[in-house]
Amino acid sequence: MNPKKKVDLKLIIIGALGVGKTSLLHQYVHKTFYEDYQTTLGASILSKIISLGDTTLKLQIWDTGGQERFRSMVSTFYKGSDGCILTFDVTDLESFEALDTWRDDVLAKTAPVEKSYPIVVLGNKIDLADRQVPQEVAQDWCKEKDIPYFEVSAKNNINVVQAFEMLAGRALSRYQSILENYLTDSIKLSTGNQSRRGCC
Ligand SMILES: Nc1nc2c(ncn2[C@@H]2O[C@H](COP(=O)(O)OP(=O)(O)OP(=O)(O)O)[C@@H](O)[C@H]2O)c(=O)[nH]1
Repeated sequence: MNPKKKVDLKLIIIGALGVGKTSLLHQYVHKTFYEDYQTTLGASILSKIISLGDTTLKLQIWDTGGQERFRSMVSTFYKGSDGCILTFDVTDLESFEALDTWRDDVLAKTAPVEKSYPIVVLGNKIDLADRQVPQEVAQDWCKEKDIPYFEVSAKNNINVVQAFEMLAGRALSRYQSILENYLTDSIKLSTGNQSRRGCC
């Protein structure tokens, strides 16, 4: 039997103040939900190990604070990430309208050259009645940008695992294709060097 491959991935969760980033992460990692609100200062990290096919993934997930005053500090954590969960609150229109800026920021730091950087969008707090962002509006925004969209509730644990694991799957595929390209380039380089050595 082949041993499982092991891959470490860094994921980030970003979005406006109070949209539920910490709650989503705690629901995913610890299966818990807290009603009380404690804003994240800067960033904190939680880890989770999951199995995807023949690979064991160690996810290191960076939870970032949504406060404006931490914005530029938080964006330094985007570097080296393998994928991003972009979150808004369906009862807070402003948090949805801010998605463009959050996405531009993260792409500027992570994918200036190649465009395959994986993002999923989560519309959180669908358990609440006072919704301000219709599902179709959020879906259209995501469709236009070719980003998967999930309607979620950290409180009621709706779609949370599905969303995180779709991102993990996409981040793994990207990681594997970057690795394959690197190996192919290295082989080309070393066979090229050998044939040059052999020719004269
Ligand atoms: N009803 C409901 N409340 C939620 C949900 N998710 C989060 N909350 C509440 O929203 C508040 C903010 O949640 P956090 O997870 O701290 O939000 P955050 O985005 O991490 O906040 P910052 O770190 O300040 O940016 C808390 O009171 C949570 O209990 C949800 O799915 N449904």
